[in-house]
Formats: sequence, C-alpha cells, structure tokens
Amino acid sequence: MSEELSSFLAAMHSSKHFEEAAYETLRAMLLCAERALESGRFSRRGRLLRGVVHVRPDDAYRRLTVLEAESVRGRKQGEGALTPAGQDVALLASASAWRAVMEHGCAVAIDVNLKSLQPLGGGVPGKDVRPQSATFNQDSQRRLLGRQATHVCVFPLRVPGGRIDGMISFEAECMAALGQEFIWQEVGRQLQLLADISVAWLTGLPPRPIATPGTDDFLPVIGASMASLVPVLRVFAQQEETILVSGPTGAGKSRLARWCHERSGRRQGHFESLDLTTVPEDLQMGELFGWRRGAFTGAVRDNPGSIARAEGGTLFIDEIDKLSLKAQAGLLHVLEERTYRVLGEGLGDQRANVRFIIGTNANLREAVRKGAFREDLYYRINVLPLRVPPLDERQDEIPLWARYMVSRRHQEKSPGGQARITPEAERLLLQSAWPGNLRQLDNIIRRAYTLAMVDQGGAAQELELREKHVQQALAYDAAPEDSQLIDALCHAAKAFLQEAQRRETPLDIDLAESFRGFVLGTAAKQVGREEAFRLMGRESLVKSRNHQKALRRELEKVEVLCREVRRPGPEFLELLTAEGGESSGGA
Ligand SMILES: Nc1ncnc2c1ncn2[C@@H]1O[C@H](COP(=O)(O)OP(=O)(O)OP(=O)(O)O)[C@@H](O)[C@H]1O
Repeated sequence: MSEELSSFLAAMHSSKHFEEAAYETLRAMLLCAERALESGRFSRRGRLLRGVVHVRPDDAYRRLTVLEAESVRGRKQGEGALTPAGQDVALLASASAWRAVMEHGCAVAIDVNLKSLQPLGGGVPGKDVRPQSATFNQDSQRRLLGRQATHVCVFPLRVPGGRIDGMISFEAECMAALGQEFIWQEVGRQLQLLADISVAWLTGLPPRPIATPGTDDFLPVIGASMASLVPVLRVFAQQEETILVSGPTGAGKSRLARWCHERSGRRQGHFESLDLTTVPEDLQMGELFGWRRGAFTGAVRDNPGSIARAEGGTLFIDEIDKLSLKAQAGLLHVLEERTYRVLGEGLGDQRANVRFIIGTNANLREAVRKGAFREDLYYRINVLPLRVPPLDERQDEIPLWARYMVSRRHQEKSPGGQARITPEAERLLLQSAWPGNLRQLDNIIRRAYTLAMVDQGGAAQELELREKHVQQALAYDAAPEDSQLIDALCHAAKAFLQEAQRRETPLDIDLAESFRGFVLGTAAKQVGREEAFRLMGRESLVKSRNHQKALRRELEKVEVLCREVRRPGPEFLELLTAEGGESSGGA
C-alpha cells in the first residue's frame, strides 16, 4: 500500500468527529486532483476551487461541509480547517448531479457551460455511460458560473451493500477545457477510492459538539437533535435552491420554512404559504399561477395566485403530495424555467422570482413508484432535503416547548403576566405519547391553560399550570368514548344518501366536501375566524393571512350544496358577505 494511502487511513482512524474525517477526506482528494492537474495537459490553465461533503442518508441532509482548495495548498496533514458552510461559501447541490449519481451509481462529471453530464463508469451494470445533457436550470448554471465553476465532479458515498448515503462534489475552473472533461476521467478512480475508504467515518462519526444555537421567535426551542440540524438549515436558508422539508404532521415544518425565509436574502420579501390540503385539485393551478377574470366559470375577479404574491420572497407549498399531476407539470415548468402563465392570460409568460420551500409528510419516493408523483419533479424539489424529527425523537424539547407555549398563551391573555408550569405537570407531559407532535402538545397546553384559568377563577397576572390540569387535558385528548362525532357523521352520510336517492339526477359525491365548510363556518361564527382556524390546526393559514381566503373557499362549497338541494343556506353563510374583519365570536 502506498505511504500516502496508509497515512490517509491513519488520519481516518484517529478522527473522532465528522468534521475531522471530512477535512482529511477532502484534503486528500483535493491534493490527488491537484497533482493530476499539474502533470496533465491543463497544467497552469485550470484550478481546483473547493470540495463539499454532502451526507444525506434516507433522502435527508445530516451533514454538509466545505473545504476551499486554497486553504490546503502548502499545508500539511491535520493543518488548516474546514470553512464553516455559510453565506459566502459556495454550495453545490445540483438536483441533476444527485439524480445522476443515484441513477448511475457512479461518479459523474458535469460541464457547466455545455450543461452536459458524463458518467465516469463502474456503477450500475448496463447503464448508459455516454455523455448526456444535465437537467439543471439556468439559475443553477448561472450560480455555478458566478462562482467560477466551469467543471464539477460528483462522487457517490456508497455504504457497504451499495446504498448511496451522500456524495462528495468538487468544483474547478478551467476555461481551456470548455467542452472537454477536464481531469476527471484520469483521476476519477483514485478519487472514488478515497471516497469509498472514507465513507464509514463520514456517515458514522458524530458531529463535533457545538454550543446550542440561539433561539428566536421562529424557532423558540432547540433540543439536541434539532441542534445538529440547525447548522445545515442555516446553510440551506441562505441558498436560492429549493428546500424540501419532510416530517410528520404538526412537527413544525411550516415554522421551519418561515425560519429559513427570515434568515435568507429574501427576508424583506413576502413569505407566502399554500397548504394544498385546503385546495381542491381543480383549483390548484389557479391558486398557484393565478387567474384573470372570466378564465373559467366562477372567476368573477382577477386572482394573482401564490407565485405572484410571493414575488421577491418565498413560497412555502405544504403537503406537496396532494398536488394533481396537471399542477405538478406546471410547477416543474416554473422550477426549471422560472416562468409561468396566469390562467386566462392568453399569450405572455410571467417571470417568477421566488424561492420555493416544499413541505410533505408523505413518502414521495413511494408516491413516485406508484405513479402518483412525477419523478422529474421529485428530483427537482429534492435539492436540499431535510427531515424534521417527530416530537417523540425530541423528548428533551417537550418541557421547553410546554413552558414556551404556556407563557405565549398567557402573554396573549394577560400581557405582562407570569405563568409557570410545575415540574410534576412537565413530568406527566414527558410520559405521554405525541403522535400529533407539536400541534397536539400545543392543543393540550391550550386546554390545560383554560382549565387552570377556570380553577383560578378567571384571568390573572400569575398563573400556575399543575399536574391535574395537564391530566384532565390529556384525558380529554384521548378520544372520549362518548364522542358524538362519529354518530353525527353517520347520520349526515345517511341524509346525503337519502337526498341522492330522492333525486332524478345524481348528487355528486364531491359535494360531501362541503363538510369542511360546515365545520369552519360554525366555528368561525362561534369563536371568530382566527380562533376557528387555530382550533382546526390551521394556524399557519392565520399567520400567512390566508385564512379568510380559505374560509371563503370552503363556504362557497356549502353554498353550492345548498343551491343543489334547493335549501336556504345556514346562518354562517353570512360570513361570505361580511368579509374582512374578525367575527365577534361567542355568537
Ligand atoms: N416554531 C414554532 N413556534 C411556535 N409554535 C410552533 C412552532 N413550531 C410548531 N409550533 C406549534 O406546532 C403547530 C404545528 O406547526 P406547523 O404548522 O409548523 O407544523 P407542520 O409540520 O407544518 O404541520 P402540517 O404538516 O400539518 O402542516 C403550530 O400550530 C404550533 O402550535
């Protein structure tokens, strides 16, 4: 074994944390590439810029780090340090590079100017290793060229068994090699060997312990598992590429999206949020791209659409798996071309200056396999993927969230007052299961808070939330046996069926979707619009000021049902005309 290889192995063995292993790997690979460059035909006409380690097992980033080539020149092993990935550090996260690496199972070389991609071979048997066009869009190309990268090479991080848990990318500048492969073909095997050796350390070592990142209004609690994600998220926030935030419902995906917006260069722009569970499939195109008056029956006025509303800012699209195949094609076009057409506009495309953050709690890979989600769109949005762990995996956060939520509630009710939660009450919360995540915890705290307030005889400056309050709130949450909801729904279903049997023409089952409108309308009438949305777990719509619009959409469905069965509408339909202000509540 060469001396160099054995000293590389020794350096790996003595690495205690991911950062040390990443530094040694990138250094060894950069030096190896540098030697090949010096002795080859592009000597003194090209230079290596940087290497980046991307660890992304299970399709979610865990670690990400950068080493500038400049910083290793002339330094010995163990000297120098990784550049903390941040605002001014370039990050290659090309969706098409990742896709190509996954598909071919081998390294790929990219010519940025030509937008062409060359698999270096040795991967999936039978795969085409001829040059092909890379599908990165003009923005990615512009960004790469903007940081002088004319040539990029990406090596898979293959764990034993063949699974790819990440990649190592290198960027280089060499105008003389335009339209050629630069040095990658010559040095590819050696670089892949170094990547293969390092993979166990890169994917297995823990990160270097860091001080807990500071909290703020958008991320008020950071426990141990979130703390290791925050540095990655901070880098993501500052990029322009699409972020894919996955995680269970109520885990805090939309808040993280907002956090990213606030830490991005677009924070002066608008943060727009579109929750696809609230938009029926046939309205999705309109909600995204907007429409002109008369574009379709019922389009009585112009609607700019979410993309236009987010112009210059960020658009968070939640529950992306609910997007129809037709709207998926439209979104793909926007992501690739950065242009879209407003419905009913005739000719003329609009430019979209928007950063996208996508949320999902579905397994999108599985949806692709079933044909419900476009593969090309999946790769296009899967550029910077991140998984928010469920609350059960963030046990250390539970008491902190509980304290935060109690005091937030108290500040709303009694500004300037003091609220505390007793240690016994916190212990009880820790012993519970949280399938509904932060949203469920927030609901329990709200309920327990109300119980504590009733116990104290009303609002007061000081409030103590005790074990018994949490106990009662939890007991209420555990599906009471005498719940009338299911019985009432069975009644409603029978009434719907009877109506259908009574008529000569069919009663479209889609009209049953008006139930949401009945629930929201009743709630809005009783407790006010904002609280209604909070109670129904859609606080994000209130925050993004989209709740009026969502309410209108649901109430319109109630109106359609009433027309269809020729019955006057229920009282809450007045909300349709009393648009704008918050309803008085308590009616
Ligand atoms: N950063 C935060 N600050 C305050 N409350 C939060 C925060 N994150 C989550 N919560 C609480 O958890 C609830 C759910 O958060 P959020 O809407 O971000 O989750 P989600 O993962 O996007 O859910 P869904 O997938 O259902 O849309 C919020 O309504 C709020 O009560």
